[in-house]
Amino acid sequence: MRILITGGSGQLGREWVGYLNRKEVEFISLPSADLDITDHDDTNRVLSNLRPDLIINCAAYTKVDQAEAEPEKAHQVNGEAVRNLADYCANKNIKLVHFSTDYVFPGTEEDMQELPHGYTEDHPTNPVNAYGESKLAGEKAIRESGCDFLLIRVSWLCGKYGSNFVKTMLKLAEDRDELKVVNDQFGCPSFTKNVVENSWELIDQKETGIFHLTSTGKITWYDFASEIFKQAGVRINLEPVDSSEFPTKAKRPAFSLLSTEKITNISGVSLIEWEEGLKLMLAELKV
Ligand SMILES: NC(=O)C1=CN([C@@H]2O[C@H](COP(=O)(O)OP(=O)(O)OC[C@H]3O[C@@H](n4cnc5c(N)ncnc54)[C@H](OP(=O)(O)O)[C@@H]3O)[C@@H](O)[C@H]2O)C=CC1
Ligand SMILES: Cc1cn([C@H]2C[C@H](O)[C@@H](COP(=O)(O)OP(=O)(O)O[C@H]3O[C@@H](C)C(=O)[C@@H](O)[C@H]3O)O2)c(=O)[nH]c1=O
Repeated sequence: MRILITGGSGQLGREWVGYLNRKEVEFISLPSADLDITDHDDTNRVLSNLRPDLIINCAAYTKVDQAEAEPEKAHQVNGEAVRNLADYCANKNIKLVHFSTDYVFPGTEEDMQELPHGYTEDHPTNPVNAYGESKLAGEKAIRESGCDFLLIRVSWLCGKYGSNFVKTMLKLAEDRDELKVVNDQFGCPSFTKNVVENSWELIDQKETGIFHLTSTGKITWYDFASEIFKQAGVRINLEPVDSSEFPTKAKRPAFSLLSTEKITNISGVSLIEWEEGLKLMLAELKV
């Protein structure tokens, strides 16, 4: 199988590179510097030369706050470029593996009450910020293209590479004695190592369609921060606050828990509890 990884220099892309190297699976990974997926002509030229039979798209615009100021840029990467990749896959009859986000959901108070186990794959979407809108545009493009696809929604993604909430908390704690973290946004982290292992299982079993892939549990960002500092042995005055006390450019959904019931029924898939995922991640970081 000729596998192409786009966005190979990102948090998830690098995890894929490490995983496939360890598995001794042949692949080509293109970092953003070598392939800009918003340049459709160049992308199509590269694809025609490489002739992959599986594309794993890890390229994305992920700056949630900045997307409010440059929604077109987010849309170009997360929407239009994904349409180009999906059209190519449809034409060549090859599979596209793509990652999306919990932020495609609105996270209303009503949903929080009615969905104790989180949003299912087929629940109506309605993002509350520009990043979520752009990711939803990518999802729609994939479905409209008619290609064979695996669309894997992850949430609060963290791993040893790149930047993420765990690393941000540990970094901030180096310079501060106290931190305020929101305690009214509920969800659950996905850990890159587990995401890649389970995504590979889905690929291997020729699964198609949308899957939610997170660790297990339901927490707030404050709960997450508390556990990060507990496990890392960092002493800090951590204050739980409402979102109104931590204003951000982009609104975040108050509830973005993803139901993992569907993926749990796939044999070979193994989800971890969020505390365990964090423990493994900190061990990898040698914290
Ligand atoms: N991070 C998170 O918390 C979450 C992420 N996701 C989704 O998971 C996937 C992986 O995210 P993650 O690895 O964390 O994101 P990162 O931001 O770490 O990586 C994204 C990569 O895409 C690259 N990229 C950006 N624009 C382009 C472009 N035009 N052409 C080619 N490459 C480009 C970036 O390169 P450069 O750095 O040079 O810009 C970067 O290497 C994404 O689809 C994201 O939406 C879903 C939920 C949570
Ligand atoms: C740094 C910091 C953040 N926060 C809040 C802001 C926000 O509501 C929440 C998380 O902050 P971040 O900015 O790190 O995370 P955010 O950029 O919202 O993370 C999102 O990224 C995109 C790419 C996704 O797809 C989502 O699944 C999600 O992971 O914590 C605090 O309350 N205190 C703090 O000191």
